[in-house]
Amino acid sequence: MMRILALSGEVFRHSSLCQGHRSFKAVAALRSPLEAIAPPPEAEEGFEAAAHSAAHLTDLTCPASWYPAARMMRRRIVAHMGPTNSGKTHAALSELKAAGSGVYCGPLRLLAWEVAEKLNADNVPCNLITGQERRKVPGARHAACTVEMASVTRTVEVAVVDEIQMLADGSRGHAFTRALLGLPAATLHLCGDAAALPLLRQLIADAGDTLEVRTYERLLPLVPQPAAITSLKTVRRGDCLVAFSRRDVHGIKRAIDSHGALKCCMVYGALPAEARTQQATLFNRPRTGFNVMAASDAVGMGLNLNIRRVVFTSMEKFDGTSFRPLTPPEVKQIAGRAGRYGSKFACGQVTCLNEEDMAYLHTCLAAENPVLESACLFPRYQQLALFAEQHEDMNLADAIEQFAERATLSDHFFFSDYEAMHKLALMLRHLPLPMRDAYTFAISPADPDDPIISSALLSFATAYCQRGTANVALAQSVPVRPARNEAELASLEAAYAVLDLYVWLSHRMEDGFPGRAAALQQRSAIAALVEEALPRIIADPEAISRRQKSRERKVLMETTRAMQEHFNGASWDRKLGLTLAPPVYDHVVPGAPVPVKRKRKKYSA
Ligand SMILES: Nc1ncnc2c1ncn2[C@@H]1O[C@H](COP(=O)(O)OP(=O)(O)OP(=O)(O)O)[C@@H](O)[C@H]1O
Repeated sequence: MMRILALSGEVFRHSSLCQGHRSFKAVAALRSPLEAIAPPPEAEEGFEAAAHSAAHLTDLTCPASWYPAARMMRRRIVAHMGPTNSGKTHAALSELKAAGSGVYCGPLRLLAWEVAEKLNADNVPCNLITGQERRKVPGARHAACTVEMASVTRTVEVAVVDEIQMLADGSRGHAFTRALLGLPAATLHLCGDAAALPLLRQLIADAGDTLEVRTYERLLPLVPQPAAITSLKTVRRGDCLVAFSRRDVHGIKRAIDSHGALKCCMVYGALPAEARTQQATLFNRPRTGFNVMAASDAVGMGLNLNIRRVVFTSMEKFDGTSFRPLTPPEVKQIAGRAGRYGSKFACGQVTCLNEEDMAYLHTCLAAENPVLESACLFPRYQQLALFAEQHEDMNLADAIEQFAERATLSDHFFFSDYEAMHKLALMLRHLPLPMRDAYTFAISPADPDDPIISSALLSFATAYCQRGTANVALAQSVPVRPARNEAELASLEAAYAVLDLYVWLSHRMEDGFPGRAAALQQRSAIAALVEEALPRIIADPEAISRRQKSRERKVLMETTRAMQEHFNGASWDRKLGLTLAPPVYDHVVPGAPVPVKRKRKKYSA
């Protein structure tokens, strides 16, 4: 079947954007979820296809021409450039609030939650749209969403894209590129690091929009410390200890809690979003008893935390294949969380746990962030589907691989990492799924390297393929009691992730995944179990007096109640869900492989 892409690169064929093609060959490893590749359903409207050659199908040299709504406007783009904690987002949000309609696009669900909450609290009705949530507010003309969910067809007065430097991120960057080129907003505010500015100038000029640049300095100074803390015994109130694995974050909490003088919260990527918010709230609020934070590098972006001092426990992280040193932009992004404007601290401080890391810390803090040279790009679903149609019996996995090999891009773009999506597509290729459904499963937020979540995805896809629907019972097997140790907490986190995946799928394949309400209720119940377990999971039970325990419980209840009032949404009804006696299950997913036991790093107080 031969069809043409009505919105192909033809429109811009002779513009500067179309010069300097290059073929893409190399594909780096991908670890983060590829939800980013999924355009929201409405994003594809108007994309009519007709006949063309395979070469045209893989021509990605003019991505600005993929977005007619934005191209019909002469957009005013305002770039707010500066380091972390410099008030960029605050300034852009003020303009968003004052507009008659608008959208905030953030890199994280928690940031979208925070902005929706802020706008609603300021009497600007604001919807919340993320991969897993659609929260409608009556009369809302504003929305806060994750960048992947941004509509490129709904025209608004003002749009904000936060952390725009992420357009150069290998795996999620294409969602930022899409928002930059495609948001139909009269004024588009871009907040991020100044290293992105030359690339933004180029892309904005090529798209025919105008650019205004505002630069920012940190609101409170960030002071690098001359010496390392050398021992966790010298940790102080307001410290945030940064580690690079869940296991190390737990180890740090265990060491600090066992020392007895301070109490430690935890934030890391695998924690349910609700639990992360709870931990941040306990840390930020005075008199909760929790005064130190152990966090993964997830802390670098997102939650606003009242951190006095950031302490790097290591200056290298595992990147999926080997340990590598943190890059200067990563170090600055994380360090910059110290000294939040409006907190009780006069400045932010940054140091390391180990003296031998100090020289590298200082080097990174003094280094200029390298200028970004190209933006991440991934074809739209229709392009991939048309490409596959031109080859007999081509499955999604092969289509992705061959498309990437043949794709031509201009010098300002690079082809997205697609390894995770490709792995999932390979896993599902034996199922007779229509291409569109296979694509949806492949871009789901399932980590292909996580045996529990990938086996859950396979069960869902198999049931969907065989019976047309996947029951939420497939996602069950949830332990009902609060976790008593780290291993039980890990199973709760995995159970949460499986239910989260079900909810994500239910928003895209409603008939096939009819159990969203039950999944939400169970997910909320698990989030509550995690929250209940977190404050005391590592602490030595003997060391906690009865009085301490009852005080902690009171604080926890007060915090949860305050958050329920704040959010006033379905996911905060979980305590109620718990009292409705959720079913008892033995393990997370039947037959799932047991995680390999790894050697533990010891943290001592
Ligand atoms: N003018 C202001 N008045 C009151 N609070 C402010 C003001 N500017 C910034 N803040 C507060 O300071 C904190 C940091 O601001 P903001 O999030 O805008 O910084 P940012 O530069 O966008 O940082 P990041 O890149 O880390 O998101 C926020 O809690 C914000 O509410």
